[in-house]
Amino acid sequence: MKLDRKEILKALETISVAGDGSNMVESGVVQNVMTFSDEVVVDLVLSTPALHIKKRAEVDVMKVIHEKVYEKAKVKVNIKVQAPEKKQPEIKGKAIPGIKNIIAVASGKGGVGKSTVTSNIAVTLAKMGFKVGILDADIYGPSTPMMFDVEAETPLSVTVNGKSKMKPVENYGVKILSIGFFTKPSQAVVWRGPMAAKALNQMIFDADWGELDFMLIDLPPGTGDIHLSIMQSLPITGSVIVSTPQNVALADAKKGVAMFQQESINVPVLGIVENMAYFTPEELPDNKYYIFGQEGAKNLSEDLKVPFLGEIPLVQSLRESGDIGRPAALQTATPLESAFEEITRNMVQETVNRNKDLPPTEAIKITTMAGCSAVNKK
Ligand SMILES: Nc1ncnc2c1ncn2[C@@H]1O[C@H](COP(=O)(O)OP(=O)(O)OP(=O)(O)O)[C@@H](O)[C@H]1O
Repeated sequence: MKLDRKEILKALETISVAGDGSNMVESGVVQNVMTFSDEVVVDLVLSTPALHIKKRAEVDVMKVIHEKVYEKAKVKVNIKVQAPEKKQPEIKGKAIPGIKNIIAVASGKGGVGKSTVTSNIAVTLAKMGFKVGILDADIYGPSTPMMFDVEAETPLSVTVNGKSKMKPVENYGVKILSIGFFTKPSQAVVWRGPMAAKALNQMIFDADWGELDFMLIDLPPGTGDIHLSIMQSLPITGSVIVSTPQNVALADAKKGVAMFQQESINVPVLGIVENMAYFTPEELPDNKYYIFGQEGAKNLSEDLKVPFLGEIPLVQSLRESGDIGRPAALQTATPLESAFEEITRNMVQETVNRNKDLPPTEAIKITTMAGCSAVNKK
């Protein structure tokens, strides 16, 4: 029996190396395939010397050829390890099939409402008809599971093209993976940058996200080396900075903007959101008390020449909805729903502008807002 090289390549197209987004052939891992009657020699080049990855690649290649081409084929797999060339630090990560835009939500300072804003933008995008996922990368305090009332859930394992993948948990039309699903609430986990980036890489590349228009990444607060690791491994379309109006928060928000704009990172800042812009008692919605100062984040966006996406007041019901796990923007005809709609609409518009003006990151771009009725409302 003479084996067909093309059939073998087709079979190899259905598997990938662990942690790699694209298949072995597309990613260039398969260097050569030779056939001699019922024998086949497959040459692979891996970028990692990790033994378990080498072993798994070898086993997967044999299995897929036996299953899909010829069960009695004599398969020999040669593996060469070639470290990737050290180039200038490059931020663009691997393309993620099916994910169009990845938006990192950051805040310089902790506790300013980054997760609250992320959750509410996510449900607003879903209401507008976009396919949305949240990757909760807040290694210090992952709060997305609580905000979506899915704390007790664990992502299931599903088999996609013969590979087992993590299935994101879903609620309110938003797919969610969180570092919180893998740690106990009482457990203090100390993550180092590369470790966190690796865990996040798995949550992206080894997960079955399906098609997404937007993946929002809830970053940890601050501007440390964890952020750098995350941004160096993912093709981030743009970033959104959340800040409250007082000076201590603004100083940190400024550092956040600087981090994204620095030459070695160069991720476009889509805009700034001002959270807790003023306090409004529910019973007196026209009374505004600027307890943290007035328009601090708005002024900062003007100073830094980055778009201002909008403001969210400090309201008790927003905190309560976070605690019970039902984002406030799900309510209809409320001032909060309108405020989040405005911010989300602006964020989508800035994403469209960014995708028109700048070369795409490795992710595919959105260039219209078609189908987004809320965007067209105004
Ligand atoms: N506009 C708001 N009005 C009332 N409460 C708010 C508002 N924004 C956030 N909160 C509340 O403030 C607390 C902190 O918010 P959140 O967890 O979203 O902040 P964070 O910036 O993500 O925090 P971390 O530093 O842990 O990442 C939560 O209890 C949340 O419900």
